[in-house]
Amino acid sequence: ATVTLRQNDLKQEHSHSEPDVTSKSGLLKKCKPCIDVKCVPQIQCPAHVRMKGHEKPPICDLPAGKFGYCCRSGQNHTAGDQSKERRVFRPLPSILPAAVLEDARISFKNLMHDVAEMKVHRGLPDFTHGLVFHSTPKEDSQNFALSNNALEQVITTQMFGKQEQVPLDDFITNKVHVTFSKTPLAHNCQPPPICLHRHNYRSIDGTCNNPMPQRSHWGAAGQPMERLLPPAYEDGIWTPRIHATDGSPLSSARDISRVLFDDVQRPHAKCNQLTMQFGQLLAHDISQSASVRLDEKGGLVQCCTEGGKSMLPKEKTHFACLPISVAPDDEFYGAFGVRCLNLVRLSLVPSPDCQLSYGKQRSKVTHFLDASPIYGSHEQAALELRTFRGGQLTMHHEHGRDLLPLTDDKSACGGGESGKTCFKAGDGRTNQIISLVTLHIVFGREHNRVAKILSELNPTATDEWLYQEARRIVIAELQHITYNEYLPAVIGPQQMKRFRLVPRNQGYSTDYNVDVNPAITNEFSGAAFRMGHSSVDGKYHLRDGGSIEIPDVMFNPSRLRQPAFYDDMLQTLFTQPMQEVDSSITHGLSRYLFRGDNPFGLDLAALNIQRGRDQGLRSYNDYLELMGAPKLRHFGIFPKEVADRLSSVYRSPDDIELWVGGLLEKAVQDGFVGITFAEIIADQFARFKQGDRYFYEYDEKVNPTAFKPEQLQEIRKATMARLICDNADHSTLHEVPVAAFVQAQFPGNKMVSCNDPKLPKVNLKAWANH
Ligand code: HEM
Ligand SMILES: [Ca+2]
Repeated sequence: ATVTLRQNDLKQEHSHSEPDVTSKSGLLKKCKPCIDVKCVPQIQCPAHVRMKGHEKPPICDLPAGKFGYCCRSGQNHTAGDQSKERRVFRPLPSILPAAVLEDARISFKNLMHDVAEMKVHRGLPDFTHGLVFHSTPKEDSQNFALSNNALEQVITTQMFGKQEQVPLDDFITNKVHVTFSKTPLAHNCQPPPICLHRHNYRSIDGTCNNPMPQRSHWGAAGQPMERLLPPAYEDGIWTPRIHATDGSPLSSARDISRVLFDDVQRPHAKCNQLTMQFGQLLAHDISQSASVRLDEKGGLVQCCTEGGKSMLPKEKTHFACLPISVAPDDEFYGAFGVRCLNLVRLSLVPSPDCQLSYGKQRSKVTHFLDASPIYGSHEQAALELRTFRGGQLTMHHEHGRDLLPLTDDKSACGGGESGKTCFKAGDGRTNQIISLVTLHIVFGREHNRVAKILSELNPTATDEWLYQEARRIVIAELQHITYNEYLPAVIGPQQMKRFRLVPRNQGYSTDYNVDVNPAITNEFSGAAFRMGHSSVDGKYHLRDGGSIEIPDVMFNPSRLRQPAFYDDMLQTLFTQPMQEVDSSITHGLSRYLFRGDNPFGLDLAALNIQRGRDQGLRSYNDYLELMGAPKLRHFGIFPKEVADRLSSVYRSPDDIELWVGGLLEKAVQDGFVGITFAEIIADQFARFKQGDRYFYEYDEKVNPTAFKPEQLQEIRKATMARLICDNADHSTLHEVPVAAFVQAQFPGNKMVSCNDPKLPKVNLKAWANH
């Protein structure tokens, strides 16, 4: 029998250690409302973690019967820290000493010296892994220049820190106010873009969303990720954590993966694989990191010798290498003699405020939830996807139906043999798995469907108007489906209420907050939202009884050109159960990721763990504290089997990684992730809502292109089921489940025909006569 590694047996659910709020009579006391600020869950007031008990902000009532804080410091985890006195004896120089700059320059130049240029061949799993960070060739070369500038800044910061003996804490809490301006490292210190046209549509690259001029870059493509808590780097700046809390070396990420994450079939009782697939599309909308490259052509860095037989010798190793060591007795890789899995660190952005600081990871796509995988995150890429007639996106017409356009960009696809099909869309990862391409087609067709109806209603409208209006409607549908159908399934109704994420039935929302930065957090992209990896099933079961192994359809979507495949895949997605989000990861991801024609692939679980160290994520316990939940003190609170496995790879509960700890939690009520991931995800989607002026529920006081009340009422009818119906081929698909993320056989759900009145339509007549 397989052992469940989840905390299901735990008595102590992470009940929040709330302040004492019961009166002597045992009745709940009502808290005073906050003055001037909103009442927020503790995780949204991170500065409190470092405050002493008596400095905590006043408590207040949240929806769903929970308590929060009247938070004045907002998202800023370093707010309210006034310990400047420490430096009275030896103040820091306010300008960078020339010697530090020169030393750093030389050191940076030397970094690339003697690096072994290991060719990463097309077709190898490492090559395909590199594709996951691809956007466009132009972006790749820009990224190289920016990344180098950022790295030189980081090295300078490290040298300065050493010379001036700056305490580690001062860097991670942004207390060092030394600037790069007037140095050669300042050439990327540019003021935020100037936004002239106040009443435009949402820009393609996400700039000019926040109305305050100094914040016009918030959430734009290429901007840094934010953090919930300060980074956990060995030096506070960029050196990855390699030591456990007791000073011993951390276990290898591969060892943690193989000991803790089995491959066990545990189908979710309610959700289907469409939920998984929609999650990945969302993930690609809101986050794409970049990896450090060898050159401006995007050459890949390799940290292991040929075939992963060993790590490269230190002096030949690229500075961005963070390879994963594999034990000789590894039950899978051992047989292939593999002792090293390649991992290259994420590239950084030059310091946005032009000051010395720790490394900040770059996200290449717009942070906003704005359908950027459909439209692109860069102006040029967006233009290349349009026909410039009738507002339409370019499609590839075949067998009487539309697929995404084919691409000849070699970096969009794996193998590169001729005859292989790869599709083009707004995101570099579109071809990563065939069911992802399928959803891309759904949304691409929806755009064209909407644009066509708009053009019939408005015969004189220009291509530009039709494109922009259709885009605005599709983004709104995506947002509505996300907040109305998808998110509640993930984080449960309680979190939806506590974080004020529930869409309104009527009227406009007033949740916009000009102080909220919509940026993705490292904790979200590096751990919490990677929960989706556990929900993936290793096989697609097709309607005709056949099945496909997932590694066979990674960067290989040719099957979509078979006439019935698209409809069949959609049906597979909504009938096949999602896998539970827990400590099981399919071998399709943990052994055979991007296998191609090779006997073995990569281990995504190990990559996630190692990536967390690269991104400076703190330990799971630190995030429990941030939420106000009790920290884990010993492994004994887990079932014995779990405790034994945990203690074989971790010295103390304080060493458990965020991604690991989060997956071991039992799911929240009516959601499928544990409370820690639920809170990090809820916080992130609250940022996307409160920090996006163009969010579909806002009125014209906030959103320059707000929907009219009657238009907004129509958007509220959008459902995933209708979206699929409207964009299926109807060759084999004629019915959909009403709740499209729920298995059709689940009580309360049912299959209905696409013309059934139970599936309301967004009536575009509300957009007539413009
Ligand atoms: C269908 C199979 C999937 C495959 C093959 C896959 C593969 C990958 C790979 C290779 C990475 C980069 C790993 C690294 O080097 O750090 C990644 C990152 C990520 N994945 Fe997945 N993934 C899948 C599904 C999902 C799902 C369902 C979700 C969410 C619901 C998800 C969320 C993420 C997120 C948030 C990241 C980080 C993105 C970034 O910031 O760069 N993935 N995935
Ligand atoms: Ca986006």
